[in-house]
Amino acid sequence: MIKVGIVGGTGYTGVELLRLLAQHSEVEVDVITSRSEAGMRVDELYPNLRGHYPGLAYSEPDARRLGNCDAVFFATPHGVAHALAGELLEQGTRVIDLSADFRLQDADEWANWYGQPHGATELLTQAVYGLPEINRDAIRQARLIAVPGCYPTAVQLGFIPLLEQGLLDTKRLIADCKSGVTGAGRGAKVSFLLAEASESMKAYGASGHRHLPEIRQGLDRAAGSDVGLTFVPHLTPMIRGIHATLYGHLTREPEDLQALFEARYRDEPAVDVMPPGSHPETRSVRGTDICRLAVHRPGDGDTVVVLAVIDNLVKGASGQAIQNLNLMFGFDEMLGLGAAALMP
Ligand SMILES: NC(=O)C1=CN([C@@H]2O[C@H](COP(=O)(O)OP(=O)(O)OC[C@H]3O[C@@H](n4cnc5c(N)ncnc54)[C@H](OP(=O)(O)O)[C@@H]3O)[C@@H](O)[C@H]2O)C=CC1
Ligand SMILES: CC(=O)N[C@@H](CCC(=O)OP(=O)(O)O)C(=O)O
Repeated sequence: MIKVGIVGGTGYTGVELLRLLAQHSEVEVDVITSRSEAGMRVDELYPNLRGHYPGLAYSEPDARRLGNCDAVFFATPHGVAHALAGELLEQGTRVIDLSADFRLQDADEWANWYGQPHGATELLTQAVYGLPEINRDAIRQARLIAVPGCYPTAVQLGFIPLLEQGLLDTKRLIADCKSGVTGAGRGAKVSFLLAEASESMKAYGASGHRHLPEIRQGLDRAAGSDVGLTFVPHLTPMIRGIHATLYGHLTREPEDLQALFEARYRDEPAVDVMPPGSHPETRSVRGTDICRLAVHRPGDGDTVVVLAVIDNLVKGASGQAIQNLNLMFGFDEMLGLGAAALMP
């Protein structure tokens, strides 16, 4: 059994960590923090957890208590892990950060997109980007994990098989993505009220979204050169889910795209390549750590379309964070992550 702490335990990803870890046989949640709910029992705030964490209550973040844990998850806004991660790492605690604090290798680029100076540049060299499908060996050795963002997870998993094989015109990639409203967190904002967000759909961040540099960083690596990417996110009236429609142009005729995707992900426990002609639905991954993919060749031109769906709170955040924890501590990679999606 290992002891873990969660900083930011009242937010959507923090509570999703609790829901998933309730099924994990090797983890005990020792510390869970909230500044606004300190003293409150977790099952008073979240009745779905009744019976799973008897007596566990929120406390103020305290580096000493957190430093007694084997690992600490940060499910906090950007900048919080910058301030605390170094101290925890010095105490021998491993850090799994769900925010974007350590995702970009270039601190100046981070500062440009996140509107504040990078608060822990000295830790960047040891931060490992926690996408198991490309970084599994490094994750096993890591002490500090940057869990990928939700859109970046779906877009990278969809494009990687094609880019690794050099099959695409790397300057003309398009990612048209839709997210459910939990992607915006639990904080109250007018644009996410039921009357504002339901029965409607809109694009946002079309001229530049902070996930663009993160996605580009991952795709550059897969392609071995700088890619040109248009990324447009949309807000859709669903609670959970990311749907990514990815467009690329083939530079040569591949032998069999379906076989290529199946071979790339054959041994990947969190990726499901669907049969030819499929259209994966977000509800088919709700509550699961699975990315479902389908590859299409519409028309007779050079266009290839990849469809990717994930649950933003699971494979897009808390589930992927636990996948990383499992790898770091030598557990089965999908321990605690085996449930099938709730459908319908
Ligand atoms: N929602 C999603 O789909 C995804 C989210 N992420 C990322 O994960 C992180 C958490 O997201 P989400 O759960 O949606 O966020 P929420 O806004 O729902 O929750 C944020 C949590 O952080 C705590 N918190 C806020 N400020 C501080 C602070 N200064 N120090 C300590 N704790 C703080 C809050 O509790 P309190 O204020 O009481 O301390 C709360 O528990 C973010 O960085 C987000 O970008 C990543 C992928 C997907
Ligand atoms: C619908 C919505 O607002 N989604 C969020 C992205 C999700 C998220 O939390 O971003 P990180 O993965 O970088 O932490 C947004 O566009 O800012």
